[in-house]
Amino acid sequence: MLLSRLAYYIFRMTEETIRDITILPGRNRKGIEEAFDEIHIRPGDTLSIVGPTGSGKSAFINDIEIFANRDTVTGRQILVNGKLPPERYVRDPAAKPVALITQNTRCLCDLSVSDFLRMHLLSRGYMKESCIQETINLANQFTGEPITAHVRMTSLSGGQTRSLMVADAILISNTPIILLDEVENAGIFKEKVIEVLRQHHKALLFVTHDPLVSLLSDRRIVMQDGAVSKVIEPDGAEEHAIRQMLHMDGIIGRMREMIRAGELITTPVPGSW
Ligand SMILES: Nc1ncnc2c1ncn2[C@@H]1O[C@H](COP(=O)(O)OP(=O)(O)OP(=O)(O)O)[C@@H](O)[C@H]1O
Repeated sequence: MLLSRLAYYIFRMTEETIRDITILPGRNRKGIEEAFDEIHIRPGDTLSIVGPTGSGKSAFINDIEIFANRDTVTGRQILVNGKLPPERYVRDPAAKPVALITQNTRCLCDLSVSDFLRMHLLSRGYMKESCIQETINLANQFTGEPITAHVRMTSLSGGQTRSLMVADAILISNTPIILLDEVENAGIFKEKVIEVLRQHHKALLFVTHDPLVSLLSDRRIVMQDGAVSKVIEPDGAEEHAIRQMLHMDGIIGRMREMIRAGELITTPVPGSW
């Protein structure tokens, strides 16, 4: 155990810190080159990937997840700290600095939540028992249905599973880049997720159809016909829209809870301001 822990720390210490991910342009579905020079993603950045269905949003984050090297349908290339990433980022799951969480994240592992997290900690080569409960506590900040350590992974709901995966990506995998593919309708508190990921200085990319998630991001990458058509950086210009959206989201959230609780809604429901 000591040896594996030591090996893990030596491995982590010799690893280069990720300061910058660069996306170099590829081609759209018609083979026309994308109209941007480079997109840079740095720790603490929040980006949303928006656009109509089929416009290439998932393909965009998949390129990042697999460190595309002009070898995917889009022809994009991903650099880490300005150079081609080391082979182990692509081949070794324990070395991969990117965690991708999708709507369809399902766990088929017949273990309790604590045994699953313990197994993951061990496979990462280090074991700090307190990290298991910390991960569960963090996941419980993202979901309305609390997760307990002894429940089986297979009996978690979709929202609980995704909350646990996000918490695991932050505390156990500890990846600097987290990609979330349309998780907003999946029973997790999206504002809380954004807040915690910012606190942990993670780079966060959301594929999203949710206006609030898009407005809360620092940048919006707009996709069209398989290509990036625009990169928008509102830089405070959308404050009014954010307040309006938070207000509406508050109303929708309250109504959802009342409906779930079996209540009859006969008077106007207040927003958050
Ligand atoms: N630049 C491209 N060149 C060729 N094919 C592409 C390109 N970008 C995306 N595609 C293909 O187009 C299809 C739709 O793309 P994708 O699933 O990424 O869209 P999406 O915006 O995520 O859609 P949805 O909102 O419905 O999930 C996929 O089969 C994908 O491989």
